[in-house]
Amino acid sequence: MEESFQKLMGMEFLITNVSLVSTVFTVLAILAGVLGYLYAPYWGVRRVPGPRTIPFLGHLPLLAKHGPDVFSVLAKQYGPIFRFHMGRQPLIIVADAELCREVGIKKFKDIPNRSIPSPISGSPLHQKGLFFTRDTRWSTMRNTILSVYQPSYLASLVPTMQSFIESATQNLDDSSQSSKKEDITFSNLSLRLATDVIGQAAFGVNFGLSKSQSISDSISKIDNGQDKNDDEVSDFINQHIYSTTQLKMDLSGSVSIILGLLVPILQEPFRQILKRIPGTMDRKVDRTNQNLSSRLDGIVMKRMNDSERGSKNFLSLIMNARESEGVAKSVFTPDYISAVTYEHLLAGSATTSFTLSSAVYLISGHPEVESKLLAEIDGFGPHDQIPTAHDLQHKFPYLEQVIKEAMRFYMVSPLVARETSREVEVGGYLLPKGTWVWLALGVLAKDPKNFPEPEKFKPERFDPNGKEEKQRHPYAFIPFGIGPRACIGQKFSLQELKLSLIHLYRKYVFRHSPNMETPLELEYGIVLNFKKGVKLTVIKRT
Ligand code: HEM
Repeated sequence: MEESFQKLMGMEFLITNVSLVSTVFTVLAILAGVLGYLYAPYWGVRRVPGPRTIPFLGHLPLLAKHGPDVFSVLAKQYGPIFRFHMGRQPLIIVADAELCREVGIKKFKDIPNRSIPSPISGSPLHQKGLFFTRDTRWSTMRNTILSVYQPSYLASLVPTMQSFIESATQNLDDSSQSSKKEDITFSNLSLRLATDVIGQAAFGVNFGLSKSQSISDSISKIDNGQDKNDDEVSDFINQHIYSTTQLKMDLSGSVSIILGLLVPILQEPFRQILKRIPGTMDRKVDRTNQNLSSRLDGIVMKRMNDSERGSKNFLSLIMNARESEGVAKSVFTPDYISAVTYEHLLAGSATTSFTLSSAVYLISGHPEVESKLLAEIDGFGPHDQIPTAHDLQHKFPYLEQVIKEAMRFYMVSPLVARETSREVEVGGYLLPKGTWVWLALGVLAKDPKNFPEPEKFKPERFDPNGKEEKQRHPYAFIPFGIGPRACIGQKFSLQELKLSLIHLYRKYVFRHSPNMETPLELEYGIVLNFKKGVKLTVIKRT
């Protein structure tokens, strides 16, 4: 009896031990899984130098501490190529002109695509544009788009651009003549202007934001002269702006976006749940995206069925190209057409508007630059003579230097995201397939090796006959990116910027408003933005 009791006890002890051991093993396996999940992306790039990482957060606390300057700070410490962990995801940051040439041009075939940051991965509207499409689909799309960007098309846009510029700046007369000398928030004016210009050029739609009336007063015509009601257009724009500003790269986005940064595997399931819960940011973003997509699809379908769509805007041109090229037809399905057209609105408005505002802001603080610029603009000819596309390219060399220097000073798109398609060596480090390689254009633009006294605003540093320009590395200043994947809108936006500045400075000069903070505060979204806007006092030239 006692013997069998002992046996029983022994078995129970054994069973308890076995289950204890298996529990311990299960816990250890889970821990190993979590650690493996957290450290797997790090492992492949561990040899690239970088600061110590915190599990889950990576180097996000450094981003919180230094803001947009974080990459300059780290480049000083770790050199031209270093690791930065966006949550779990390591980025290989390239902060050297020659290495940018290596990634963007010499090794393009191994690094042809962009990595898709977590805020974008939930939005098909953003993914189907040129920016995030990959490999052969991207090259077919890009070739078709480039074929519509002929110099003659750009030149034909001058009168359209000019008329929007004129109506956007009409109200400035009132502000400059008022005895109280009212200040204006110039950055709002420039966003309305840039959105209208690109709206017309991309969709053939007049959003009517630049008109002297307020947005809700503005009357707009969509397509074939059909009037649409005002709310619809301003609603569309508000949604567009909302959708843009929600694409944050830091920790202020929606819950699923934050999870995407920390534990990417959880992002999609959480997004699916959260978008069904009223009041969450995920629900709002989802609704906005759905709304935008269906409106765009509506415009696209209407234009597709329109036999007389003409060829004055990007959307119609793409459709014409699609019909004449067999390959493009299978690639440019209606959802992709909506996405690239919307992408134009997104890529063309915030960037150009930011650049225009920062140029005017910088000129306002530098009277010597202003008088040299005024002399060039006045010297061109009578003030009612609208420059042609050719004039803009060749007859305003100082204006070009001013724009370049403004873009260098406040680089609107300071990071360019790329991803390796196979194992490749960059800067002496072997990077596995799938590594995120980001080019730090903003760091290059402030590197004293290429730009002595980088904190000074000196347009003359871009004088083609000057010593500084001649000595500079050819890829030290690349605000529109580099190589086959560089910006397609470069000429478009330069044309718009030059026309706008010429028109403005023919009539006015500007001074910083006393209500403006110093130094200018910036916000780090998908592109750089002003935290509180650019406020200026307008003075009419006599
Ligand atoms: C001041 C204005 C602008 C700046 C600073 C700017 C900057 C950039 C940068 C840095 C890139 C990434 C390039 C790379 O990966 O190497 C890019 C790509 C792109 N930009 Fe712009 N951009 C501007 C205006 C525009 C405009 C007006 C449009 C449309 C008309 C546009 C459409 C695009 C598109 C579609 C791409 C993706 C190209 C591809 O992946 O093939 N951008 N832009």
